[in-house]
Amino acid sequence: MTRPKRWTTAVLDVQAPGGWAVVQSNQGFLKDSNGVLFPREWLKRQDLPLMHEHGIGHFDGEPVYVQTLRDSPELNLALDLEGTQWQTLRQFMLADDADVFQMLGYAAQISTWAREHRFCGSCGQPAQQVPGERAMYCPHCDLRAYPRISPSMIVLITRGDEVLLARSPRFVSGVYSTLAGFAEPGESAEDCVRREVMEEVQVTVKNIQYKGSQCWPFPHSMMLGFHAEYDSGEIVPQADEIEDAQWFSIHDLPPLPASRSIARHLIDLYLAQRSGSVEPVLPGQADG
Ligand SMILES: NC(=O)c1ccc[n+]([C@@H]2O[C@H](COP(=O)([O-])OP(=O)(O)OC[C@H]3O[C@@H](n4cnc5c(N)ncnc54)[C@H](O)[C@@H]3O)[C@@H](O)[C@H]2O)c1
Ligand SMILES: [Mg+2]
Ligand SMILES: [Zn+2]
Repeated sequence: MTRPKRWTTAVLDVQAPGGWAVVQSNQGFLKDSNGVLFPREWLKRQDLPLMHEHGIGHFDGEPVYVQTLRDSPELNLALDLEGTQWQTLRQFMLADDADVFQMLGYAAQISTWAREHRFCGSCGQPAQQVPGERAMYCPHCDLRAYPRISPSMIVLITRGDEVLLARSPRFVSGVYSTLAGFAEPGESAEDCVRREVMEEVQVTVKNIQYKGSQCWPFPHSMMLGFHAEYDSGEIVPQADEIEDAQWFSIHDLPPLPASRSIARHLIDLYLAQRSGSVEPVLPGQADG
């Protein structure tokens, strides 16, 4: 059964009054006991060090803006707003409801892109928001910069009852995950799978199958998820990038990534297939 979507994106006019805003700084998003949406007119009266504002969509039918604050000592002022605190996007992913995380993930991506495109990359002149379009525009060279999305592959490699999992030095202690990496210009997603797997563990794979995708707003990845079968080679972890990589029995797995990640989904999907149980569905994949 499909549930109505609580969050939908839209380009809203920043000159229009009213509505709600989420507030982002380098410390995360502001929240209080009512959540992350603050009345926009009330925020304007708080005199926060605003860098920019973008109208990003509707939550439960109400207009939502993102307000991005400058890094400054004044930022602690926000903590003087009674009962508020900062929470990182990762904490929202782990703790809060999926609709709120979807909204904040989008807000974070728009805010990051807008902050990094205040000036034209071609001529260096100030860029401006385009009414009705999600673009930063340079009137001098008629150049539009659109939100940045970075395609990345992620792959679960299997060999019968074994799965190849690895640790990056960036991971939470003890956690092993599937291999991942950014696509380079000139390659297909499947080329990217083969290249990254070779670079990170020096094995070859076969029967590469696409399994689904996920927006990963840390800071702007589009994860393309695959399953592949082991073909040949011994594991040799890539220096600096891969702390450890091993074959694990599906009956004796290490700590795994968070359940909302496509990494975890690819593993859970394979476990379900091996045991003949119901296959999990990744959020955003179901029809309707
Ligand atoms: N959702 C999930 O389940 C999940 C799981 C694992 C990784 N990921 C994400 O996958 C992405 C790629 O994984 P990785 O970090 O192993 O990548 P990677 O193996 O390509 O290695 C990272 C390196 O790629 C380079 N890089 C950084 N940003 C880039 C970009 N936009 N385009 C090209 N190269 C870039 C840098 O040199 C960086 O050190 C990351 O965003 C990571 O957070 C998501
Ligand atoms: Mg990688
Ligand atoms: Zn320009």
